[in-house]
Amino acid sequence: MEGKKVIELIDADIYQRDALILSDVNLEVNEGEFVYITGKVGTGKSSLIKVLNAELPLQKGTGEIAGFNLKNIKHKEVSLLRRKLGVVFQDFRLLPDRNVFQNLEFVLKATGWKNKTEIQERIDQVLRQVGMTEKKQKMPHQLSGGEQQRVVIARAILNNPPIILADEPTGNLDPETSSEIMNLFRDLNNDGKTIMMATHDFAAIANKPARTLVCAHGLISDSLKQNVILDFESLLGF
Ligand SMILES: Nc1ncnc2c1ncn2[C@@H]1O[C@H](COP(=O)(O)OP(=O)(O)OP(=O)(O)O)[C@@H](O)[C@H]1O
Repeated sequence: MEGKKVIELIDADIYQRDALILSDVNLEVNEGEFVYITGKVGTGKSSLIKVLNAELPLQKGTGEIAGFNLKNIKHKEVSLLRRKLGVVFQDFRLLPDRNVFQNLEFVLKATGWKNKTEIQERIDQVLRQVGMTEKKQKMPHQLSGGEQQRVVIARAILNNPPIILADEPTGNLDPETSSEIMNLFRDLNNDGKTIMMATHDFAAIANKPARTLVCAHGLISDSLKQNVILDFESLLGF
């Protein structure tokens, strides 16, 4: 599955407004890779994800994701790019006034799906994939955190994106639920999706070791390029 480059940053500086957060980021991710981004609080994990998602501008350096040039990306291209990216964040962000089905239907309609039967079939498919078929009619507040996160993952894969960006997807979950959610990401990765996941969940990393980027002191170390020793205790320290 691996081979084709789907994410590339060259000499990229990652900014939050005027503040330089990460310098000289050089990163290549191939199709089908699973990559963790870890590091202490405030070291830039989310900022990196946001640059890849074109939520933050790439101010210096060059970058490409899913065939889109991140430098000076136009508004119209951003919406096309977002169809190639499945995004899963910690704060679930389901629409609170719609049930599970309607949350998913909303996204499909917003991305151009019109045929009612096809919409229903696709929703059933993704809910089956995340084990939530029975909860189609539930409102978000009637679901546990883990169930909500499953729906968020279902929502992220509706349009079958090749790349999934996840920012602390297990951040609010207990260890067992977190492990179930990690298994879902593992399944998606086994299906060929490229996954980039920012996480503090060292138990999860230990369970499924994979390439790991560590953000620290304004720089990124890459376990692929150097022997990055994951010192979990030091990473946990604030
Ligand atoms: N909207 C913003 N405006 C200005 N600075 C910001 C903004 N968001 C984050 N920052 C700053 O950018 C730095 C990196 O934040 P970021 O959220 O990327 O870190 P993180 O490693 O993801 O942290 P956490 O583990 O808490 O999610 C922090 O110093 C933070 O204060």
